[in-house]
Amino acid sequence: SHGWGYEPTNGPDTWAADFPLANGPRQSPINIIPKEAHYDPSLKALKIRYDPSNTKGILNNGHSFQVDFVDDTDSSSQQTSTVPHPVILYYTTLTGGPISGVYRLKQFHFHWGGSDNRGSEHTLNGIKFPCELHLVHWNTKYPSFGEAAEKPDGLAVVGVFLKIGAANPRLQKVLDALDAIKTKGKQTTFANFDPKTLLPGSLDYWTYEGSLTTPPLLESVTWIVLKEPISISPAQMAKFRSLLFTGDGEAPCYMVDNYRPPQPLKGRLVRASFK
Ligand SMILES: CN[C@H]1CN(c2cccc(OC)c2)S(=O)(=O)c2sc(S(N)(=O)=O)cc21
Ligand SMILES: [Zn+2]
Repeated sequence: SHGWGYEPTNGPDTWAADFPLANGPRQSPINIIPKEAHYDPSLKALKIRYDPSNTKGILNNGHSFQVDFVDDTDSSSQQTSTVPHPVILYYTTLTGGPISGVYRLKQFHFHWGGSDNRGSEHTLNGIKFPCELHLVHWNTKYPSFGEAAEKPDGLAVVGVFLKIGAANPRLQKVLDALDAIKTKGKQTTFANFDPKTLLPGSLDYWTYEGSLTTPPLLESVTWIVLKEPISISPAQMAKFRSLLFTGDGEAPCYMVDNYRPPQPLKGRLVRASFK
């Protein structure tokens, strides 16, 4: 049986059949209309503390590629001694912004188009960017990612738009790893990468309550979409588009247009952290 994907036979318009949440009240992405966003002076600045030492690897999951981080409470990252010891942060965390508590980075990934006029999931005044970066975090008040993913305040995803411009040197290490993960299911090691280097100069953001933009489409995401895009060059975009949705031995299908279009706002408020 064919799973969900982005082709006409299994793309976003077909997902509701297996994932009824697709027509839920807080689906993502959305079209952001800055003039209709409400400036909220009570919104805090985002605090992003990434410890690059806990990058785990990079994987082609057949929908996108993702860089995974150590985010579990496995023995290697916890001391077992009975002697009291300072809490040493092995994790990379998101605090402040619209969220309360500490959210832990699980992975980051991208969505992109087959050409520069499309590819992002969120849009601005109806404008699509060629690419969008998502940094996926989960609320550490829950015992695990899986638990958090089922709660309305379980996940927080930071979205960053990418626009065509000069080559972005911060992307190069990620791009250089793509040759090793061309097909679905391939993964390779990827160490000491600080995703903070992928963020733009300004951390001004819009925020709203939404969902995962892929199945299982869980309505557990506080979205934090940064106003300032980062750059990517046409050659770097071409590298993304050289990946395959398909696995070894299958008829090759280029990994492009892996984005869900904007969903109905259904009365939700979009708040801005800036005037
Ligand atoms: C395939 N894509 C998703 C993978 N994940 C997932 C995997 C297993 C279970 C699960 O929920 C129980 C979620 S995920 O949480 O890492 C995310 S985040 C995200 S996006 N585009 O909204 O940022 C899509 C996905
Ligand atoms: Zn995503």
